[in-house]
Amino acid sequence: MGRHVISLAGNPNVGKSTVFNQLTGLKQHTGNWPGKTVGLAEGIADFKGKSYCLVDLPGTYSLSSNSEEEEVAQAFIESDRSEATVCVCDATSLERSLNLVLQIMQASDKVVVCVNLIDEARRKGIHIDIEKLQYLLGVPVVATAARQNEGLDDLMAALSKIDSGTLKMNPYMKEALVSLQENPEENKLALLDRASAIANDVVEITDEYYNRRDRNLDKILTQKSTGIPIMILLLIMVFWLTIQGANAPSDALATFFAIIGDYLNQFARIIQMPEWLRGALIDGIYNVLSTVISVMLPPMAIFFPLFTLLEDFGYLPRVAFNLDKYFARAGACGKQALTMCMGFGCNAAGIVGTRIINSPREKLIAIVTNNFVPCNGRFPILISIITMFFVGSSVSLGGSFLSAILLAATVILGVLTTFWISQLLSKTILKGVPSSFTLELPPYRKPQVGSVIVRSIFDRTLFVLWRAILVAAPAGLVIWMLANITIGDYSLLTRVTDVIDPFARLMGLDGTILMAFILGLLANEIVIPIMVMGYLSKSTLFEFESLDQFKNLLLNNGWTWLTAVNMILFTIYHWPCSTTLLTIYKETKSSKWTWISFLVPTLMGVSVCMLTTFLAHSFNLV
Ligand SMILES: Nc1nc2c(ncn2[C@@H]2O[C@H](COP(=O)(O)OP(=O)(O)OP(=O)(O)O)[C@@H](O)[C@H]2O)c(=O)[nH]1
Ligand SMILES: [Mg+2]
Repeated sequence: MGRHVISLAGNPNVGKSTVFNQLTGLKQHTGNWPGKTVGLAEGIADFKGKSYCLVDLPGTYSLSSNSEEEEVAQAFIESDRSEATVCVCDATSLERSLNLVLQIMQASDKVVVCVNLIDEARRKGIHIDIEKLQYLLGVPVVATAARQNEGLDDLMAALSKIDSGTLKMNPYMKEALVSLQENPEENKLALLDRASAIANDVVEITDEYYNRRDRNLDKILTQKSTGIPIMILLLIMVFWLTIQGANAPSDALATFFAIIGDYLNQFARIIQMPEWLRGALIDGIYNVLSTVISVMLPPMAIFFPLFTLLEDFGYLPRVAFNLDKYFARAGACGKQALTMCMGFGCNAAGIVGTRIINSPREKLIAIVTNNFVPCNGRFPILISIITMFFVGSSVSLGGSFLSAILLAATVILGVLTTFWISQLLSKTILKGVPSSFTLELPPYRKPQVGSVIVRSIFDRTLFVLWRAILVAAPAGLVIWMLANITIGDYSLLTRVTDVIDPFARLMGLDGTILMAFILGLLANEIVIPIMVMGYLSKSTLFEFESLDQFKNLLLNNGWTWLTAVNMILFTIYHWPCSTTLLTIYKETKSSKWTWISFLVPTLMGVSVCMLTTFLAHSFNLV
């Protein structure tokens, strides 16, 4: 006999994915905001020599499918595959959770109720009588604190009764619930009534002011006068810690890779490796790889954990709350603030996240504009150009602070552009009235620093780095070949860059930079290495060991402050990378919208760069 399939359902942000991860040993993304999980995830949980297949569902408030993720959850619970359902509840707001429990009890015969976040309830002085709850519901009820791995054995023990066929519901209860269903309208109200009656019966609040601290903090973080300034300060702080912290390790890595490179070259000479092969392997693949790693790894290893800490603490929904009215004014959905934040990590992830937006029109707006916030592949470009050209390459505290401010300003420009373009879209091709929704502010939770660091390094940093490496290695080879295969007197690379050079000059860039961005369609991480290689193929040997050398290389190739400004602008305004485009196509199933998502930022970038160049030249600024 196959494994029993058990679904994990519940309201958003109650800890379903945390229960799932603890039981299966997998690493579904969890986060302190509603709507983190958007698809189905399956995993195997072992208990007393038997194994069970668990399915983590997106959060849902009801089984009447109001949005795409709710539909996914409902369809799975009602399907034949799901043999039993664990309904995960939030002990700190039991009444709302119970409403869903009752709906699930109507739809499914085998239900186990898991009252999670019991530690948080205890802390807030909320007491729940589990025995009584079990009696009133007529299904097994288990209290858990999933993050601390408390009570999960009891949960598995309750579930394992499915093997002996003794996982049952009180038949009278089932009958009563089913009879309610005859009248769907009354059913809804009747369930709400019953949930509230049960909650009143089993919940005892011993500390009336339990959430006073949260409310006070919310006031500071979300009120008009302090909300947005604090947001900007936090942004600058995160960037500053990232830039300052990444400096030394980046240099150390670059030096390390240069030394290894020397050894590799010596080794190649000793074994008399043919020159073309040595060039392709070391000057091509190895150099691009080592640049990508030394430039990207340290900032990511700092940025991701910081971001995850804020996310776990519960700050992201407050950002959404602060930006809600601006999105509404732009005719878009406030939840777009959340998908925009996810775009900071990876735009493809931001696109998948747009599933939490119910209205198709607002979802498209969020998709088309997601690319205006720079992802991790683009931060290193911004940081290095800003530091080199506008801060001076000194590695001082003040220097990195100024870099952080400029970087934050660039990001804020991206956010403002998101509003402008959202508004433009909602006035033109995506006309409509913004839907209203009430954003929920989840409680603040103390992040678990250790696990956040481990999780963000393994799940995100190494994942993103690995993807960059997969693209960088072949790209390094291709660009090396382009630079070394000559037709007549010129290399293929020079020929291609010469063709696009006049156009690039109009934008205040040059052919090599534009070429690097075009190849960067594969992944933004490779833009800088390709640009360096492109310049190198025209000049002599160079070892990328410090920003000063890098700056000299750029200056020798005719860079001015205007080139740097345009490079920064083009980094935030250009086409999404191929992974993101593919994700957009998968989400919208429309080549038209994929093209629009490609064209909107691209046209924006080309025209903005042309404008700055035109202005700078007309006023004789360069
Ligand atoms: N204190 C405490 N925090 C928990 C517990 N279980 C989960 N959390 C935290 O609650 C937050 C939400 O957890 P998730 O597992 O992502 O919740 P989810 O139900 O999968 O959320 P969605 O996928 O958005 O529906 C995370 O920050 C978890 O670390 C618990 O038992 N105690
Ligand atoms: Mg989840």
